[in-house]
Amino acid sequence: MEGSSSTLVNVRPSQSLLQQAKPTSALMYASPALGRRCNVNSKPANGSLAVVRAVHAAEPSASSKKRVLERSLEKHLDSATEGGRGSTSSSSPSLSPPWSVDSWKQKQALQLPTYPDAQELGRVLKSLEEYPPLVFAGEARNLEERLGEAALGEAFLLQGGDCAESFKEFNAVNIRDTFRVLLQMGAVLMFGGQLPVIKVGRMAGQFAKPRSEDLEEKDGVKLPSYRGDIINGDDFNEKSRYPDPDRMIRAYSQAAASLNLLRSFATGGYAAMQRVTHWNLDFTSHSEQGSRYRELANRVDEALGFMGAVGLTLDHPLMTTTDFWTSHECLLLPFEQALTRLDSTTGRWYDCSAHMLWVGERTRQLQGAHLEFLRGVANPLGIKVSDKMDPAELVQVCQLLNPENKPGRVTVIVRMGAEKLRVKLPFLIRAVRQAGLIVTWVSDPMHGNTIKVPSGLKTRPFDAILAEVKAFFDVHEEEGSHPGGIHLEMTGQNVTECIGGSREVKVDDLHNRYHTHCDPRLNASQSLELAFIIADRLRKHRAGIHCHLQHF
Ligand SMILES: O=C[C@H](O)[C@H](O)COP(=O)(O)O
Ligand SMILES: C=C(OP(=O)(O)O)C(=O)O
Repeated sequence: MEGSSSTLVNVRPSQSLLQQAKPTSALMYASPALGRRCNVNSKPANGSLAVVRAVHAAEPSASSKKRVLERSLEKHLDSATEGGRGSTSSSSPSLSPPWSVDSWKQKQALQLPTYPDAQELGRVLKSLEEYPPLVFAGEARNLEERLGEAALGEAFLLQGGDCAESFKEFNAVNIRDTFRVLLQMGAVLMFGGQLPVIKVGRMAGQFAKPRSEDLEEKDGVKLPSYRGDIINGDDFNEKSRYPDPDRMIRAYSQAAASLNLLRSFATGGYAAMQRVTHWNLDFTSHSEQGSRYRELANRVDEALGFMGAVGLTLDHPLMTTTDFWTSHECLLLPFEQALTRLDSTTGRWYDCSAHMLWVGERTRQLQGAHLEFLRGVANPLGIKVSDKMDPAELVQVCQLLNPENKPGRVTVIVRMGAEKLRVKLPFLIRAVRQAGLIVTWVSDPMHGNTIKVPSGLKTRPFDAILAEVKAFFDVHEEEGSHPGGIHLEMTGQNVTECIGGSREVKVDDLHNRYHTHCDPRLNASQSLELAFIIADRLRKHRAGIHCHLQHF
């Protein structure tokens, strides 16, 4: 179901037009941390931390945590570079060719639309350059720090949300339900895995889609493929399929409104740990997953009651709020450039359209425009990796994006299906380790498991998804590396898009509630079921590590 994009949609907007889009008005701004933890040193200490430690189980005090991290980093590098290079990659930043917010225009950019009205495009980009950033650099730095912990097995990334956010399904209920199921999954993973969970939504900006085919054919009529609501419409008519730059303004506004609601949910009381029993979704509450969740939530609730009775305070921000970050594929480069700002605190450029950005499997060419753009922005970055990725090439991509070898800067998101993963992932892990590089390994068990049923609908079998997650954990255990997280296309809605699960969706059910705009998502019950399975595996993984350490 994949392919490389042909040149039909690859023509870049004219150079002169895009030159108008230089962010000369780059907004200088301070970078206050809106996440509740500025950095590990900003955590309040003493009694309140003791409460936190009881629930978050794996959170030592700030300075000792930092020391532990530094030590394990040194150890990691020592073993990685035995007889080899030092702790930083060979491509020092000073040797890299100069970067600018529009240097990507000198490279080949796959998967970009050709806008028919160049003037209109210029006008839209100019407006976007003057709009406020959607996120702050300090928040992105906090996320990078947390992802660095996941690289070392000290935290676990839960990244999930829609395949493609849409203008049509934009409403508070959808945002709340996806956020809520992520909260539930976070609680399950944290309680079962006894690890801090880093929650990152594929939300508030996941609008642009790379496609395998440039054209879609229906009843003998061929039209340009739908490429996400930020680019064109999914109605099958000529007008709708034209790329319309004004859609970028609408996507920006929708992302801003979604972020506003997500921030309110995260910090306004909705996500308070004391509400853990309230997060069950109505339609899952009578299912097996709903009951399992209720049981777990009651146990957390009891522990909170006990802690309160002991006299430990439960009104610390760590208990009453949650950190939540946003992410999307960095695909539509003119849009991403227009949202890129110079951070006055660090003098670095940040793409302020989201906290984390990833480069897709179809646009991660070493000499391509997407990597050129991403190497210059300081956000934490993801790289999607299929079985087509060569180990030496992965090393080069990581060195290009992370010449300083900063933990948390690069997350490698592996998506290749269980069988190929068992064969290929060990070589990728070894190559990265051999080169002395720090990356966070994450499993995307969705994109290597897409099939088409006879009706033409795309689906993903839950069993295949599980098999890939299992293979991911198995390989990391065999290689002695860390399974750092999971990346999912999922929703809080009761959709019927992926087949299987304990509340089984059958092939014949698919058409009942098939609402995705591109690829099939796990529904709330399937997402929760997967979280329980991963939590179990994390628990075993940690137990394995502890047994192993006891032998020394
Ligand atoms: O989400 C990923 C891709 O955009 C998607 O899988 C492409 O789907 P296609 O193969 O139908 O173009
Ligand atoms: C396009 C995506 O994935 P990939 O690049 O891995 O195909 C995606 O996650 O939306």
